Amino acid sequence: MLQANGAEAEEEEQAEEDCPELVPIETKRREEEEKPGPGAKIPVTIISGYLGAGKTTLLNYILTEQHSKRIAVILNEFGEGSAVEKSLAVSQGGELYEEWLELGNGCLCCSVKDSGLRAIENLMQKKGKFDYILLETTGLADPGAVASMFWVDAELGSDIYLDGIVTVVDSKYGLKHLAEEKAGGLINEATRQVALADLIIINKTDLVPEEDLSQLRTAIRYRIMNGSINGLGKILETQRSRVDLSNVLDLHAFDGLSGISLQKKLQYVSATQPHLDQNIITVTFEAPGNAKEESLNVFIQNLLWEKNVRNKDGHCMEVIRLKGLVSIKDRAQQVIVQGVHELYDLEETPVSWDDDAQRTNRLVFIDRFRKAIYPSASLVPRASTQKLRKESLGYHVCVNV
Ligand SMILES: Nc1nc2c(ncn2[C@@H]2O[C@H](COP(=O)(O)OP(=O)(O)OP(=O)(O)O)[C@@H](O)[C@H]2O)c(=O)[nH]1
Ligand SMILES: [Zn+2]
Repeated sequence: MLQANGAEAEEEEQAEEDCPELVPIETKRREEEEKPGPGAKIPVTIISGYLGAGKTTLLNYILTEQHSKRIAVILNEFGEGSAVEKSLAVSQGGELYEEWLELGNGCLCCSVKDSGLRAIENLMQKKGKFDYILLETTGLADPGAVASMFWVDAELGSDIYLDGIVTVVDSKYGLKHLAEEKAGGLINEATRQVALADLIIINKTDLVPEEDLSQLRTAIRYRIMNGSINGLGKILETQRSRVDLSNVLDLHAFDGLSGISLQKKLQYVSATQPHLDQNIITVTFEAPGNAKEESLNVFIQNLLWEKNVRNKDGHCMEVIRLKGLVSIKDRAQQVIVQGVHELYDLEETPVSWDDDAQRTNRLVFIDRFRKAIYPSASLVPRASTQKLRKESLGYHVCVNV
């Protein structure tokens, strides 16, 4: 029997060999596409955009939407601790990614030769397990500085190539970010991000009326015409960063075909100026125990709406971005807090608190201090107030938990 089967198989093979069809080659091609050989270069897409614009939402969307690619994710988070919230936010979308890599605190582009490159090099040791890299920069990063890694480092260039830069813009706050003035006439972060983008995604269109959108569109067009040598960044509008992925992945924006060299593009926008706004700081608060939902709301509203939380010099804290993981009384699930300027949201995650472990609340603020321009209200301490101190930053805030 075995022999007979063997003979049949041989006959089939023979028949296949005789047949001048392209089938075997096609099969091979498909395999090559799915599993790039050791020599194949891996594309990297940089996802940039100001704090809270919807980068992680886009990342999540790509991870859940895209099924034919094995995607590795590199996150560059700004602020200690926020990577945890981020990883929770991303993993809510599914567990499709192959690799998870987190950079330490600090900015990827400020430590190009150190953590940034090392992270990518480490990732490349797992080459063969993924065929695409998505790199999310911090909301304050200059994507140009991150992108420059890809042509500065020749060795890296043999493994991976920069496929494109995608910038997400917040419909509600984008205009404000683009208009922000920086000391010394420097180009602000939001403008750099937009000017360098191969694709601009105007996100959160659900939050604004058409007139505002149209104003934002005009501002962006003006920036890309003036800021980028190609002036051709494509603009799309989305809700929840839902965009046809053919517009995001495999753009080959810097290939010979596109006619734009990365170096040329970067020359224009990335001056050797400091790119992180020194006035923007990150503060992390931690408090053990459970928070009462109502008290948490009061605290966040004081912070974001009343803007009456101050440092010891009496300067008001203006929050640009707030992220947190909190434990709400009588809720088994961990709750994520998301805030962008005045808007915020509490969202239950599928992750439960460990029964035995101490619950903690952690909030990460990315903010800026302004001289007091608001009425001199202050947070009214309540019975269960816990004082959280961040001595190194020279101020403390009372949180009602
Ligand atoms: N209303 C509305 N909210 C959105 C939309 N897209 C994202 N969000 C919310 O905006 C908040 C910020 O989204 P993220 O995707 O975390 O933004 P990000 O750019 O990754 O933020 P950072 O990494 O902190 O800079 C979250 O609460 C999202 O749920 C949208 O289209 N409409
Ligand atoms: Zn940097």
